Amino acid sequence: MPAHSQQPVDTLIFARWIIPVAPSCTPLENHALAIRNGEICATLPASEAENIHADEVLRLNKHALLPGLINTHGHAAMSLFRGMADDKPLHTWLNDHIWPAEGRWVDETFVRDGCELAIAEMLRSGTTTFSDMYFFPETVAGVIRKAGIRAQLSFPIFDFPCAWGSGPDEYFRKGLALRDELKHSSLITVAFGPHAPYTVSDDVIQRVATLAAEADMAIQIHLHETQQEVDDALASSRKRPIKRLAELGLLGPKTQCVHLTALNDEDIATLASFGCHAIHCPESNMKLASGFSPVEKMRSAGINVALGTDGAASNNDLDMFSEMRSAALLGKVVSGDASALPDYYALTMATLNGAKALGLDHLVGSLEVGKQADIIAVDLSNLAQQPVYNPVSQLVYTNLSHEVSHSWILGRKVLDNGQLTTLDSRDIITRAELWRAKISGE
Ligand SMILES: CSC[C@H]1O[C@@H](n2cnc3c(O)ncnc32)[C@H](O)[C@@H]1O
Ligand SMILES: [Zn+2]
Repeated sequence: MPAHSQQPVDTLIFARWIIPVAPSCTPLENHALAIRNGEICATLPASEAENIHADEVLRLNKHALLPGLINTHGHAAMSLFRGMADDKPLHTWLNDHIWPAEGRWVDETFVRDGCELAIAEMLRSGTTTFSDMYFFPETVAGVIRKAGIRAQLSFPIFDFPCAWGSGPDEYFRKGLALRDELKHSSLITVAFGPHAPYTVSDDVIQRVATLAAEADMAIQIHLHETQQEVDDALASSRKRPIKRLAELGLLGPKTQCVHLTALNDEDIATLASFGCHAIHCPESNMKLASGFSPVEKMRSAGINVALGTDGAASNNDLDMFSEMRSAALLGKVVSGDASALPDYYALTMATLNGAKALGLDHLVGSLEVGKQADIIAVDLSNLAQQPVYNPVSQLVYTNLSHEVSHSWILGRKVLDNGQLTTLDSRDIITRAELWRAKISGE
């Protein structure tokens, strides 16, 4: 007798389709999924699940169940800068708008309010795990605990001072203290977040590499975001940034490289040989006109490619459904091949590949027995989704972020019939409007 029928379960969900992602994205039609103690304990045909005792039973007959989406790169608090500096290239955007605004406004209250706004938007649109790189990560951790979302916190490292600290020594001390404090957290991991090759000097990069190896921690870095970044590095040091980081020991199987446009074949071979993860942010890359990431070439070279939105100040949303669609469409344009980046691969990038990039694939990223119950339900019954030949196609190529009805993280329901259970949307909107008025000088 299977284990699930011997003891009652906490939650039993019947769904029209279950898309497990692993071992494949092939939909299981009219199946059920059972959750016990925060874990998936069974997926089975609906007819075999009717006798299972459960504290809560949901019948989602028009819905697809899939793993929660994993947003592997962003700056959550920057949601308060959404729409503040549009239609500018990266360097103008950062140097003339964002960095001055951060210098003026970013403190713990800004980070708390901005993060609540971002997390509410992410939960509402199907994200159950995100990676953040921003100031005051201990404040972000407090909001994460309140919301019940899963996250990686990449604490910021630059050569220069910022609102969070005076320079690298203080960033390392505070970041490692946060890591010690969160060592036993079931939802949060801490990683190093050296900002970019052009803001972190060689000796600091080497310290990151050494400390991360000693503590077995991940590293996330913006890398080869634009051709200008590569050209500037060649002009000043005659080395491409990827080559420089390889020589300084920063690249390895726990290194998450964000953006990766402006790559030549040697760059791709280097990233593959070190087992680095690529984090593709198609919408931010398009909006800042940063360039195209050669996703298909990286995938063919064996590089794990995950997806991220980047911050809402350069996207301008945190919607992983639209990011999947953009990745799939752009993948075809960049490779000149309509069969490139098919729907199942875009969904895998947004789920299992994200979990692999963050070192969480033993816990989440697919609906497999024994994994933690990070699950979303999406209603496919509306007009713009008809008719449904293949639910995976609908999930990637039609916009479904507003149809996410339920979301569970570690078995806890954080979205119930479209309503957030842990955060107060109205209060979050009120505080965002107060920040807008303050920043606008009203
Ligand atoms: C280390 S804290 C994060 C830092 O990064 C800035 N930022 C946001 N988006 C980007 C991007 O696309 N490229 C480079 N830097 C970016 C953010 O404003 C913070 O200062
Ligand atoms: Zn970024």
